[in-house]
Amino acid sequence: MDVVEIKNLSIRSAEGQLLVHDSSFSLESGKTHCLLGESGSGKTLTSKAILGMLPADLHMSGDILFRGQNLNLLSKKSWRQIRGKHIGTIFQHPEQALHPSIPIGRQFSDLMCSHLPISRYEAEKQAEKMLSRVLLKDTAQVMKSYSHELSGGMNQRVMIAMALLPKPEVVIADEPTSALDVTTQAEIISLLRHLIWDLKMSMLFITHDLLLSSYLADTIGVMRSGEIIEQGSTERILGRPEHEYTKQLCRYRSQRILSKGGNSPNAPSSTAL
Ligand SMILES: Nc1ncnc2c1ncn2[C@@H]1O[C@H](COP(=O)(O)OP(=O)(O)OP(=O)(O)O)[C@@H](O)[C@H]1O
Repeated sequence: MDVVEIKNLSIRSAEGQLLVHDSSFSLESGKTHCLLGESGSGKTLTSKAILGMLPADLHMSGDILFRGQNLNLLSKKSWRQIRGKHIGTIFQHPEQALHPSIPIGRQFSDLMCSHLPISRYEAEKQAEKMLSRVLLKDTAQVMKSYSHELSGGMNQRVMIAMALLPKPEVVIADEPTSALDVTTQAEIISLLRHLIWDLKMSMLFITHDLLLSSYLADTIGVMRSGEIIEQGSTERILGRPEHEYTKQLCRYRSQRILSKGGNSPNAPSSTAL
């Protein structure tokens, strides 16, 4: 069953330039869909459109359905409520989500209390449990810390915990590990994959990394110059690509794997487009 359906999404700049062109795809319950594309291909704008967070100067057309409800027809306030509770977001940089001068624990309880009828004490207890699930140690200390006191990898784990804690049905992750070193990246991606599977969530994962999408995705949409040029199951897209551009990407991936001495295609790596 589809949780989110994007129908004929187009986004234009104030000058009328078409930045995303007639995109349609869906997020199936419990599955991960990757939007894979080079820089500037329109991936982030697509995710911002789903979140109702497009810059005001851009014009959007098309439909964004969440469980059949057209989000375009909602007020900004109602869209924001769906975003916080039903659609979680993991950004590339923790500073996009974490407040620099509010302790982590307080940010968790603010978030939870704004969506659920629970006390701060209960919210903090649940937050600490979730921090253990993202494999952070000394969670009581993390709750008291400010984001600048934590490492990049720790902040990314905190952000994942914050996105998953309200148990959203959908998580949108936009290049969530591209600012991290390769080892931390691999740890966080495998943790994210496990949690999304365990909590039975759907995920839209945005990346320019072909190997990462082969590791995470059930389905892939390949974006180029604002258009989805090809989409289908991961096995089909990477095993039997039809579009010339996707074929080139796959050839490039094979060369990279060979030149690295035979990386497993199932292991996360930083092979970017
Ligand atoms: N507010 C804006 N006004 C005009 N053009 C914009 C605006 N925001 C983004 N763009 C342009 O839209 C295109 C798609 O941008 P988008 O950020 O979605 O790309 P992307 O695929 O996510 O790339 P990256 O991986 O580098 O983040 C780019 O050419 C970008 O310059």
